[in-house]
This record gives sequence, structure tokens and C-alpha cells, in this order.
Amino acid sequence: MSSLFLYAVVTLAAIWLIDKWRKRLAFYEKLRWVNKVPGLPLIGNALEFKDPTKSLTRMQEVLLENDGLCYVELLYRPMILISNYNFVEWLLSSNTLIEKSLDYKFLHNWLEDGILISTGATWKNGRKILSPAFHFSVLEEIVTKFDKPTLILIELLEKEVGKDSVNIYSYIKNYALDVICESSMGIEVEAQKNSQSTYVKSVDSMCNIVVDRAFNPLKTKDWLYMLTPSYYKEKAYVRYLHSMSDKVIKSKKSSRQNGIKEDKDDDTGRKKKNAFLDLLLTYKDQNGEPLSEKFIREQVDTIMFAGHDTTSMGLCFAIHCLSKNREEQEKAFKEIKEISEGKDKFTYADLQEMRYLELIIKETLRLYPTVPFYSRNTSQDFIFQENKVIPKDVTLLTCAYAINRDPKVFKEPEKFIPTRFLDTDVKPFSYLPFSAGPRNCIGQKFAMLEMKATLAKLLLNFEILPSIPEHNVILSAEAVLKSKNGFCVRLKKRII
Ligand code: HEM
Repeated sequence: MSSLFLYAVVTLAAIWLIDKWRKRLAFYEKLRWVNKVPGLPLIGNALEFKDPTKSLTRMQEVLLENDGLCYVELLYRPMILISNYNFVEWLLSSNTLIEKSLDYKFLHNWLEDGILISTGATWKNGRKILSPAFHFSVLEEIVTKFDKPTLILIELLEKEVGKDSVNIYSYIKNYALDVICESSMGIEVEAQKNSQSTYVKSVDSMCNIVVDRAFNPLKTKDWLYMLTPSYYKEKAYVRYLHSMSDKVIKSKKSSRQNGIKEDKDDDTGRKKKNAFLDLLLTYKDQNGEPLSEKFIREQVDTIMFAGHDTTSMGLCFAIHCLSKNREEQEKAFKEIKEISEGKDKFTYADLQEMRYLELIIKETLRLYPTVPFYSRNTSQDFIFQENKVIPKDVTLLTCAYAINRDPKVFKEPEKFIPTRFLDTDVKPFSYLPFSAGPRNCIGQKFAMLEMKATLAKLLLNFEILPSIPEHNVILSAEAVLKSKNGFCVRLKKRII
């Protein structure tokens, strides 16, 4: 009896394995048109892309060798790396290929159905509701929310003047958190003055947990992750962060119900547009129904996450580039000085006028795209260029870092040359720090304004010099592009 049972089990297992193998062969057959980067049995190419300080250069290398399109496998996970212009255009313009890949699921406990990770009708609806919050009339008002955090940043950095080296990373990170809290929720967390606050620490820890899960194979599977201490820590952080967002939403809601209006007219008689959260609270659908508290919380948390680590890294890399390129710094300073003559605050229009500074930011994001790659999952078989099939459940990874450094598009791609953007030949899918198409960055104008306002104030107050000894960043491709050894510069008070 027992040998009969064993025989049945072995037969079933063999059938299952043969079926799996047959499906795998059919899968490879469909993908024959893509060059495969040779890997090791079972682990595939995992070792080549494991180290975040080396993965970007390796990606760039294999993409150059394979005309911008190649197949890799990371521990059985099928993935196509992409920098090929036609493929990128096809992928990012698609209205159906919009499902985010597995890596984003680690954000789900925190952001739930927020627009960064949701898909289908939920994403479409969220994106439609959120888009007006990034309209220029709202951004005009949001610009004023940068003033207070910027003043604190200058005050703190003044204490570092004259030192051989200051690592600006934590200063800028806390600053960006202050800006996003003030502009998205209308609350002051004072991260710059109180970096030990539970809120600041929870946001920071959640960002670290998400990255750790994406890169640590022991934590990618939910059932294994649940056996680790991180799981319980994450639960506590999420509970706290959700309770904070709920508290702010409830309190804003009750002020509105009690008739405490926060939308005051400005001195030109126009209606002031309030913080992002206030806009969501005033929204009514076509039946006159307000948004649910859950929906509002998910979107507010999403903006908090997507809108602070990205800009803080953009700013850190820009400061690093300015320290290394003094001539460019002086050109930007001259422009800012002229625009700021007789003013102590910048308006939206002033920031729009800072064209040279904009070139500097664009060139920074070309060399150091803060989101160095982004990925989609094929929810079904897709066909590229008539007969090229991409089977279901393949990760399509667009490598912005490789695209932005393509020597066929950008002459001397490793050099910092801001004026290259005056050349109108840069085609839309050749430069992609904010992605493109329907799932592009909803906050890109906000990010540009924040980076301009901050850099302009910094340049009016300081000369940014290379640190002593001179510092070179070690790039690390995490959820955002970071520097493993920080961002060290030297600050000199600017005498105007
Ligand atoms: C230098 C700053 C920034 C960079 C480089 C950047 C880059 C990007 C990129 C590449 C994507 C697409 C990601 C993907 O496809 O997975 C994205 C999406 C997004 N970004 Fe940004 N971002 C920045 C700042 C911001 C800011 C300031 C906000 C909000 C205030 C924001 C909100 C979002 C949101 C909500 C999405 C998801 C959009 C959707 O899927 O519909 N980002 N960002």
C-alpha cells in the first residue's frame, strides 16, 4: 500500500516537473528574439546585479553590448533590461502596460492603493483626482511653503561654514521632509530641528525596510519575512504612520466642518489654494460625494514617500555637481542674483525665470537620475513590433541611468555640461529622469520648483566648494540613487 502511495507521489511530481519544464521551454521560445545575458544555473544573473554600488555600471555595460535590450534572470525571476529608444517609447507610451512590478509590493502595507503602486481602474481614478493638485495655480501657492524650511536650512548650514568638509545628506533629507509635510498635509513636523521625532524616524525607517526587502532574498517572500523582526517593526511603523495621517485628516476635516476656513485671499485678491490635503478634502465626485478618508490617506502617504527621498537626493547630487563645477555655479549665481534683486522671497514666476539653474538641475538628473530604473510587470502576453512576444509575468526594467548616459545621444556623456540641453535634438525618450507617458512622475514640476528654490537660496548664501580632501561619490542604486559615502562639500559664506 505504502509503496503504491509512494509511486503515485513520484509520478505526480514527475508530471508536475515535466509540465513546468514544458511551460518554461515555451516561455524561452517566445523570448528568442531578445539576447540573453549568460548566467549561472538556478541563480541566473543574480550575482552580477546583487551589489547596488555595481549594478548600474553592469546594466549599462550589458545594454551597450546588446543594443539596449537584453534578457536576464535573477533567481528564476525573468527580466528584460531596457534602454533601446523604440522599446522604451513603446513601453512607456502604453495605456495597457501599466502594472508595476513585484518590487513595488513591499510598499503596499504602507501606501495601499495610492497612485504610485496601484494599477487599472484604481490607479486611473486616483491619477485623475490627483492631477489638479499639481496644476500650476496650486504650485504657485505651494512655492510659498518652501520659505520657512529653507530659512531653517540656511541657519543650520551657517554653523558649518569654514569647516573643511560637511556631509550635507542629513540636512537636505530632513529639509525635504519638512517641505513635503508642509505642502502635502499642511503640518509642520520640524524634521530639521527635531530629527528624533517618531514621525520622522518612522518615515525614514519605512523607506529603509522597503529597500531592504527588495534586495534581501530572505525577505522577499511574505511567509519568510513574517519570521523576521523587521516584519513586526514594519507593522508598528505603519500603524503609527497611518494613525498620524488619519489624525491630521480628521482634524483638518473638523476645522472645515466648524467653519474654520483656511483658504485666505492673498494680497492680489485671488483665492489662495491650500495644501494638497485641503484640496483632497474639498473634492466632490459627480454625485457630490466627498473622497473616503482611506483614499485620502493612501494618496497623502504616497506623496509623502514619492516626494521627499527623490527631491532630497536630486538636491544632494546637484550640490555635489556645483561644488565640482565652479564656473557653472557662478553663472547660476549671477542669474539668481539678478532675479532676486530687492526681494527676500521667490515667487513661482521668479523660479520659472531661472533658466540656467534649470539647465544645471537637468544635467544633474541626467548624470544622477534619482530614480535610476523603474519597472513594469507584463500582466498578459504583449506584442512589440508585430511579432515579438513578451510573455506574461516578465519584469520590464527601464534603465534611466543607461538611457541618460547613452553616448549616441549625449556627447561626452560622463561630463557635466548643462548647456547640452539648449540643443533641441534631445528626443523625448532619450532623457527620462521623470519617466514618461501615462505613468510619468506626477510631481515633476513640484520637484523642479523645490530644487530651484532651494539651490537659489543656497547659492545666494554660500559658495559651494569641494571638500578637503576632495570627495567623490560612490553611487548606490537603491529605491532611489544614493551615495554610499555621503555628499561632502565645503561651505564659504557668500559676500554679496
Ligand atoms: C527629483 C525628484 C523626482 C524624481 C526624479 C521623480 C521620478 C519619478 C519617476 C521616474 C516616476 C515613475 C516611477 C515608476 O514608473 O515606477 C515617478 C512617479 C511618481 N512620482 Fe516622482 N519624482 C520626483 C519627485 C516627486 C515629487 C516631489 C512628487 C510629489 C510631490 C512625486 C510623486 C510621484 C508619484 C505620485 C508618482 C507615481 C505616478 C503614477 O504612477 O501615476 N515625485 N517619479
